[in-house]
Amino acid sequence: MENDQAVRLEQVSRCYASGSSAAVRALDGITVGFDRTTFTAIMGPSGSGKSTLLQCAAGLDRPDAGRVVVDGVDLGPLGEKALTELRRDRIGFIFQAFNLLGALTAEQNVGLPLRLAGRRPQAAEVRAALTQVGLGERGGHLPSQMSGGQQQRVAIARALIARPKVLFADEPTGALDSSSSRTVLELLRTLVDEQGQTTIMVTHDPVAASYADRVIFLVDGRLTDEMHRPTAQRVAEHMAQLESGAQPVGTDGGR
Ligand SMILES: Nc1ncnc2c1ncn2[C@@H]1O[C@H](COP(=O)(O)OP(=O)(O)OP(=O)(O)O)[C@@H](O)[C@H]1O
Repeated sequence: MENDQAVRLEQVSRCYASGSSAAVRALDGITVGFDRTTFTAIMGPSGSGKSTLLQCAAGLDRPDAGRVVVDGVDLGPLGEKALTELRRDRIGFIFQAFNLLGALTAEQNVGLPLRLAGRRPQAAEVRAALTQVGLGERGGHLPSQMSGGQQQRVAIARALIARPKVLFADEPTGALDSSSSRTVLELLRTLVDEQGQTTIMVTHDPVAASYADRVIFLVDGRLTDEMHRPTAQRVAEHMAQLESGAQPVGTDGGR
């Protein structure tokens, strides 16, 4: 079954030293798999370890213990160069703050990962990536000439240009109004449904989570529950229970 999983974490722990006080255990023995061609949302109270989980799963951070396997490759033994190449070739990442380069046009931003990989981006492939996110006519615009939602869609095109096996998204709608958020979330959903793009997204927003196939919930660095075919209302109710410290009900249970 492991081969059906684009990403797998086994007993992953990550501690951060915090000066004089005791170390923070951001992840505490997490075991979870992410099936290929599915869309998973990661939720949990502030400080529960969501971003740390995403960073470890994407090879941007290294766990202190446990194993992370991406597209069949165990990241543990990889040196920095091999890890960088794996991220470049198999992983796409989008952030809350878009992280586009302000001096470059949309087209130049989208072509950048190919340039960094030593390839000269073809105009047609860059145009195709922008068309895929509904911005085929905007290639010559600078980020400052685009709305937040449009900038995030450029960032998605940039993340997808190298055809990654997994797209990671850390609060991709956190800086957007509800209408732009909906456009971005519908785009992510379409990419999963029509292109089988495995997607893993951290979000605080129950509406955003409702676009996923599955929501996993973290509390204090541990996986507590998961919910399949989530609705915004069920997710919001479950989060309210987690945040109040009550015993949660109404999910599909653990794995
Ligand atoms: N670089 C770091 N150095 C020290 N502690 C860190 C670092 N990164 C995260 N932490 C701590 O690890 C824990 C988990 O942080 P993380 O950012 O993963 O949580 P989160 O669920 O994404 O939070 P939020 O919803 O507020 O973004 C927190 O207690 C945080 O303070």
